[in-house]
Amino acid sequence: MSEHATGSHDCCAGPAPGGLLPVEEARRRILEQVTPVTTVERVALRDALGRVAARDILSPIDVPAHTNSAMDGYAVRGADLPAEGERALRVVGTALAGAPFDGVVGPGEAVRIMTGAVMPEGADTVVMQEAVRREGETVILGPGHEPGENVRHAGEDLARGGVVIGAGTVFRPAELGVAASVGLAEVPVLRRVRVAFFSTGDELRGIGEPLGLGDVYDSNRYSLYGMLRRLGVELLDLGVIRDDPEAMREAFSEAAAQADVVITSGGVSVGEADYVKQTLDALGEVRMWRIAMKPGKPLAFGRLGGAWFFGLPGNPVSVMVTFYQFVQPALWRMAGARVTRPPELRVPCVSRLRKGRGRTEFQRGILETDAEGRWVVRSTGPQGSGILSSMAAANCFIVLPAGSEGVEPGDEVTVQPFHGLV
Ligand SMILES: Nc1nc2c(c(=O)[nH]1)N[C@H]1C(S)=C(S)[C@@H](COP(=O)(O)OP(=O)(O)OC[C@H]3O[C@@H](n4cnc5c(N)ncnc54)[C@H](O)[C@@H]3O)O[C@H]1N2
Ligand code: MOO
Ligand SMILES: [Mg+2]
Repeated sequence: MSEHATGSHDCCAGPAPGGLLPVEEARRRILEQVTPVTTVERVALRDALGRVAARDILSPIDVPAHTNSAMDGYAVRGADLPAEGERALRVVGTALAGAPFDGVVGPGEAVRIMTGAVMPEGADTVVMQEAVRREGETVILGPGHEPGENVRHAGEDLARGGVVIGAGTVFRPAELGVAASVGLAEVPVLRRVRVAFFSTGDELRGIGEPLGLGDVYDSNRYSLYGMLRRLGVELLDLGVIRDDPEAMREAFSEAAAQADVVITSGGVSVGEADYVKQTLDALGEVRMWRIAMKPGKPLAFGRLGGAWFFGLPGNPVSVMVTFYQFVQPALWRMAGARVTRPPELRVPCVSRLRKGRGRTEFQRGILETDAEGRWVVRSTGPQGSGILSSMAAANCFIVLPAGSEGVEPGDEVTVQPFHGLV
């Protein structure tokens, strides 16, 4: 591995050139400022999918509620298990899941029992049926069984009064199942974060419109919609705003009045029609502008009335990269969820990657296994900020630290798999 490919964390790399803020520092500052919503809603359990638990949720019952069998077989007393030779026990009844045996298993007796059936009184052990011989009304056991085997104890999964879902947990399928297993029909969740978003640019046309010279279809509003939809936020699509300061001021004010977060794309750089930053400056406060990253350098973050503002750079790849690195963690923090760094792996890179010094690059990669079954990453190809097909081809970001000057085939690199990120 060559020296320039080591480490992905810019926080220790010292100040970036040209007054650009290092990526980790920018993420830290944003996460420090945004705060979680506080309004609590009670929702039907299925509607909690993707929502955030508003407080610790306690179990009203033990799970399992009753001590029960883990196997189809025979419930017996541990004291009746033969240490050697065989022992015949009299079968005195049957216990099924949902139909318990209501007697007592006495010495020398057994109850035919099925998986999930309540353990009958007196019995403490289940011998699975493959290990015994049934002869009429008796069951014959051999040696080699342990007292207490194949029994699931009341409360061994979840204890009554214990926390089943902690505050700040996102309800995934497992949490829906866990909540259902303790009988919760409704759960307390935090309200959704409201996000208004729009595109800026005179060149933008809607799908279905003809393209004139220099026009482009407004793709950012579609990728943004997809990324936001996945997060389960409440969406307010404000369409396309022309490169006109007055129109932009109106759109900004309208958006800030209705949303917790306002996201724009385009017009945030230094061109003559780039009005986003000056509008934010006039109506609110620019708290951060220009990050030492590629793509995504001119990202603007600030305050707009009562809302947080993210001005994403217009290039289509820049929109997606800055969203995943900054907006997504901020939205999770605002939603009340615990936010962790995106998972990263170190794997060999099989492509040669070109890179200039100074900015952390988020190149698009394909993480796959090679002929020997090892995980490796390769480049999707050309890495221009306008090449959106590189995002569609990718399944991970290859994160190249600011100080890196490129990667030779075989060098180890840091990747952020999209799984878990997007
Ligand atoms: N002199 C400099 N020029 C530029 C700099 C710089 O530092 N100095 N930074 C470059 C970088 S890096 C980026 S990124 C872009 C960011 O530009 P803006 O945020 O001002 O975005 P626009 O100029 O409005 O558009 C850039 C590009 O993206 C296309 N675009 C915009 N919106 C959409 C959309 N909704 N759907 C599809 N494509 C969109 C637009 O047509 C432009 O081609 O600035 C560099 N310049
Ligand atoms: O930072 Mo820009 O997003 O490279 O093209
Ligand atoms: Mg521009």
